[in-house]
Amino acid sequence: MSQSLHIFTPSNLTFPKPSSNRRFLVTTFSPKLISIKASTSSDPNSSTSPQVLISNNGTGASGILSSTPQDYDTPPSQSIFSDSSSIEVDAVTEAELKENGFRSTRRTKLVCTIGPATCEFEELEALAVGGMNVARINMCHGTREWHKRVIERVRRLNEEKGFAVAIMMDTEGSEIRMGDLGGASSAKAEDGEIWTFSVRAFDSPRPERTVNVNYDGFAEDVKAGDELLVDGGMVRFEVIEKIGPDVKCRCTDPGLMLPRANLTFWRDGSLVRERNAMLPTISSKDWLDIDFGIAEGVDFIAISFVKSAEVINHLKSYIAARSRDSDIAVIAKIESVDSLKNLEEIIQASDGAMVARGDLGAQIPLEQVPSAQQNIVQICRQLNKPVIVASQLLESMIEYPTPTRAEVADVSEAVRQRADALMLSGESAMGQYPDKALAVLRSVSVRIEKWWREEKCHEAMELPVVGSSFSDSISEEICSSAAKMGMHTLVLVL
Ligand SMILES: Nc1ncnc2c1ncn2[C@@H]1O[C@H](COP(=O)(O)OP(=O)(O)O)[C@@H](O)[C@H]1O
Ligand SMILES: C=C(OP(=O)(O)O)C(=O)O
Ligand SMILES: [K+]
Ligand SMILES: [Mg+2]
Repeated sequence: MSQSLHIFTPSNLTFPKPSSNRRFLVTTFSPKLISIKASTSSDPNSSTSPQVLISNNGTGASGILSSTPQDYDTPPSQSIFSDSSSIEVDAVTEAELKENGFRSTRRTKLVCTIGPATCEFEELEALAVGGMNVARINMCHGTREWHKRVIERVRRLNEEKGFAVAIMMDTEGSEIRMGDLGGASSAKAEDGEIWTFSVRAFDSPRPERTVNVNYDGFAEDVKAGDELLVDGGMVRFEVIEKIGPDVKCRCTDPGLMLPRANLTFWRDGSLVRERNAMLPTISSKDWLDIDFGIAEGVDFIAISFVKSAEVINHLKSYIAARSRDSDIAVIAKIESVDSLKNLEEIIQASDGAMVARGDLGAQIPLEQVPSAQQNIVQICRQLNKPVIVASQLLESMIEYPTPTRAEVADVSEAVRQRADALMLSGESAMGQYPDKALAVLRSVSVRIEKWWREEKCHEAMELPVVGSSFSDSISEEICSSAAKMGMHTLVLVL
């Protein structure tokens, strides 16, 4: 009866487990659920119900849970089983479920950035209920005390309610950024307005149309005529003149600027990055944050703007020296031109990678981002490293309760590429519909995985060539044929 379980066979690549048993998924199931029953729905379209995308996930068994019978990745407090659609399973399956939980049915892990919209205990619980596997804290924002409270709440959730949410700390990095807008949540720049970008510290309140820049050499480095991009082009300015530490710019593409947004400048159509190349990947503030992360026992440290494998090796030795029994995984964020140049060696040195499309899209032309993503995911697949696809997956859901069709297609494509994890940023950190955004990631992941399993599993997987000698190659061919036979058998069984 195993086929009725629809248990998805994960790829050979698994996302690293949370570091301690108490955060491991095996602890997340209440004994009564392991009694054991499973949905038998065989309707291939059952998870395509439109309800999936508009359901009120995280608030009870009625929403997404009832409309996605295949998604067994459900927290202990909620039963997804109804007697009319359940069967007994065999002892082997029962043992596997006890050991691994239902996670094997959703291989795509979900990462949520925690911010003001999701930092309270109940909000974090709603995300855990909705399928959050990893809570990401971004050290660009908030104080260490703020992040410490979030970590404590996630731990409490795991301990008291039996979830298995891991924690990822993401470093700020030393790229050029705007200041914090003097406490304002955003600043609107209109077409043609003249704004001043300055390294001077301003008294509060911030003078009108003025933005602080965190990098002392800013005024020296830019030139009149340069194009200044806020947040990878969400707002654009043209530099018109420099007056001492102040740079006067005219807004050419209006938009909303968020606190601490990233700044890049372009000259004659090329990114000016000489100075960025000289900035350390891990700043002195980042090292303090890393010490904080080690002390807090986070599960992952994601390093922003990695340029080479060296920094990853250095950090890994640092972590090993600081905490000998720690198994903190180091994730390399691929978000700069330099990281693309040294991709394979960076990924090889890391425990995983993140396709950080936000900043990547500010450093390479936007139309190159999809192929860069495909390439990074493929290299990770081949090097057997987990990979997270991040940024703007459901950007419109910061404001609206339903995603655009294009966003759903983007999420689907990342799952189809076999990304190990998808990440929410602003959608969960400061959006209006964090739970709904997570529900969309979850339902789309489950649906595409199912489609892949049922329709595409006969497609040959590209396996890396590892054998160097003739006899190795023979063994490799035999293994490869065995894998193909296995896949064909699977097709017949399904
Ligand atoms: N800890 C936090 N405190 C306040 N705001 C946050 C926090 N984390 C994230 N945010 C908000 O959510 C937005 C999206 O988060 P993220 O993508 O991680 O940052 P960024 O936009 O700097 O890359 C941020 O721009 C910020 O407005
Ligand atoms: C995930 C990213 O990094 P951050 O949000 O820290 O800028 C990104 O740039 O896409
Ligand atoms: K960051
Ligand atoms: Mg970034």
